[in-house]
Amino acid sequence: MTTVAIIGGGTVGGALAGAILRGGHPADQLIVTVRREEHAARLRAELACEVLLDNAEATRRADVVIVATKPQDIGPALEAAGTGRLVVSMAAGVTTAVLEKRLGPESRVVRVMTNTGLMVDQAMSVISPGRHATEADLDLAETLLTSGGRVIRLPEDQQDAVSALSGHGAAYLYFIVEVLTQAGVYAGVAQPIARELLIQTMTGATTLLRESGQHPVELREAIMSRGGATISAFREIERHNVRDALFDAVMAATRRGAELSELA
Ligand SMILES: NC(=O)C1=CN([C@@H]2O[C@H](COP(=O)(O)OP(=O)(O)OC[C@H]3O[C@@H](n4cnc5c(N)ncnc54)[C@H](O)[C@@H]3O)[C@@H](O)[C@H]2O)C=CC1
Ligand SMILES: O=C(O)[C@@H]1CCC=N1
Repeated sequence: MTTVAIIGGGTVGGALAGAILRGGHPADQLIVTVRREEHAARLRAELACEVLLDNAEATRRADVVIVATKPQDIGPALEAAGTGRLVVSMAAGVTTAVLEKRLGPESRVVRVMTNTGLMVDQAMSVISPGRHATEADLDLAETLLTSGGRVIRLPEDQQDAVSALSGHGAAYLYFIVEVLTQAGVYAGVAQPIARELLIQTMTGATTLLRESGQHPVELREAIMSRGGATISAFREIERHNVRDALFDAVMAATRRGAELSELA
């Protein structure tokens, strides 16, 4: 088996550790690191694995180092990762070229964009190899991430757009649920009922989207009756330029992804 060190047991690192353990990875071959003892104690209670404050000790014992700090905190984590072992970076925007430059020539790196679906084993993770990563390195990254959901491989030049779609895509949905719940309450439905109506509707809609293979426009048109309520709703959505807002949001996030590499 492979000993894995996750540097940065925050939202993503902690969720990935949980998913890896649920996937059957032996607990004695997973080490998570954080910066503060209170955080370590909390994580030890949540995860049945070792949680350390000492990155050097964790990486010394590891075959693969997963870096799950914010992009601007990646420096010390990469320093601790040292040379000779596979480094998997979860950091948004940070390119494999930057990682390789920091880690040294011939370093084996895999760049990942995942999402918080890791917490319920429903993540979408996208992996891209650096120049020296082997097929076995990609397989290992894919196996670890598959514990937390689906994994696909894409060329690295798509990673900033991936971040804008699946990396934080759930935030778009949470915002839509937030606004629709509020509107539902205004229209007279109790808050918990409005929430349940929306969650079940989204679950059904995404399941149908996947299982039918149909284009979203076709599925939407099937809902929109002639002279009905849905068309009245969409007249407002188009009038308020929601289409442009979402399109521009994805463009802005993609551009910001490219800027994040400069923070590393
Ligand atoms: N939150 C999200 O939905 C997503 C985040 N990401 C990426 O994942 C990475 C982590 O993001 P989050 O988990 O949201 O951040 P976070 O702030 O929740 O977690 C980062 C953790 O790393 C710890 N840390 C920082 N420097 C450290 C060091 N030198 N040694 C040990 N621990 C250290 C921090 O104390 C913190 O607990 C980021 O690079 C982000 O771009 C990617 C996809 C989705
Ligand atoms: O906001 C961010 O930069 C990260 C990337 C995807 C989700 N969170």
